[in-house]
Amino acid sequence: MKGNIRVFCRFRPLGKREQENGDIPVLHKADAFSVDLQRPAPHNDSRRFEFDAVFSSDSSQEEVFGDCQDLVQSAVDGYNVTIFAYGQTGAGKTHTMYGTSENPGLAPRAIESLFRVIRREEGQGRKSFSVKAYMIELYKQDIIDLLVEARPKDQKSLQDAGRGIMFVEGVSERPITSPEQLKAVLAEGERRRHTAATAMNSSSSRSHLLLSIIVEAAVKDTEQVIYGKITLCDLAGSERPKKSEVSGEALKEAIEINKSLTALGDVIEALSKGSKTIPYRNHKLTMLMQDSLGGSAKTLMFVNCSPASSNSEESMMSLKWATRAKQVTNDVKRNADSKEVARLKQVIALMSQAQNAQDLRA
Ligand SMILES: Nc1ncnc2c1ncn2[C@@H]1O[C@H](COP(=O)(O)OP(=O)(O)OP(=O)(O)O)[C@@H](O)[C@H]1O
Repeated sequence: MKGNIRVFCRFRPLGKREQENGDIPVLHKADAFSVDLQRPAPHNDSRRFEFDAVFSSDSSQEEVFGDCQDLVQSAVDGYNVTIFAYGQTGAGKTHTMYGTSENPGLAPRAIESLFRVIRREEGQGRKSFSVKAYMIELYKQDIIDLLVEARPKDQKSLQDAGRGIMFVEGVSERPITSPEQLKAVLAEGERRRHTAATAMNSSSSRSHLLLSIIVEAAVKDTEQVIYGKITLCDLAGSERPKKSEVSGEALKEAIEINKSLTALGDVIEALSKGSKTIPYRNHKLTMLMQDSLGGSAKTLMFVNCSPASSNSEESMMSLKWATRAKQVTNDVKRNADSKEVARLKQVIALMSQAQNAQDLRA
């Protein structure tokens, strides 16, 4: 089933510092699908951008999740689902994806919703489910497992599982039986994530964060096994180091972040132009996101923007970037195996784990 990836735009309210600096809002929601960017002098122009949904500064977390909820059902039905947030540093990506305990974002809401769907389907007696989760960050060039105590040498490598699906070798997958347990896992991973204060955001994410929730359903009548996965990806923010006033280690981080986002932009450009070769291998971020962009996953991208006049150039760039992303098509596929194939896959996975352990000991 071929279809374009969905792109939602969300812009936050003006921040305190922006208000103090005399910033005015330059983003205005025109209708449910359109946003106008009114650039101040010297441009003094207005440009309209259209998306699959537009959420303005007064949109609630609940409203935003309402438009994403169908994707939770898709994961239970055996699809790989990716929701990712892109945008300038401080634009509201982490707020959208994770939020706070008082005002939870997509991840905690998706977790609640997932278990409601699973309980309902289990109640019908035809399927039994198992859920696992892993959480990684891509910090500079390193893939770090956030569910184990960090050790400097603990970088994970990527393996190709075929069909453009990459997996993180040896990542710790936690079995999950309740929403509370999954939220605790999320909190554990968030605690270990790299963040730092910059002039643009008091708690800026310095890494790309990926939470993957794997849902396996055994269908009793047909003995089929259905695999779905929800990946929630909070990208580190694009920034102009001059403006965010970073130096030293933070400058190095910013350069690496910009490099990875450029690689992501190159993949999106190649896909939107229908190029024969897509430069997925230029960066680990694009390798990790291969199935989500031009692959078989159902993908939703948020473009988060600051509404402030002083950020209008960054907002223009993000909105143009997101407009291009709308042209990316995926060939969405459902993952289902017969019981025997599922069993063989498990045997192969166990054998390769044993081999890895042996290689490590050797
Ligand atoms: N929709 C919103 N409503 C109210 N406050 C918001 C909203 N979006 C973001 N904020 C606030 O704006 C600030 C920056 O948001 P956030 O940390 O989510 O940005 P970010 O895009 O993840 O930044 P970075 O890329 O630097 O990590 C935070 O204080 C957050 O609480």
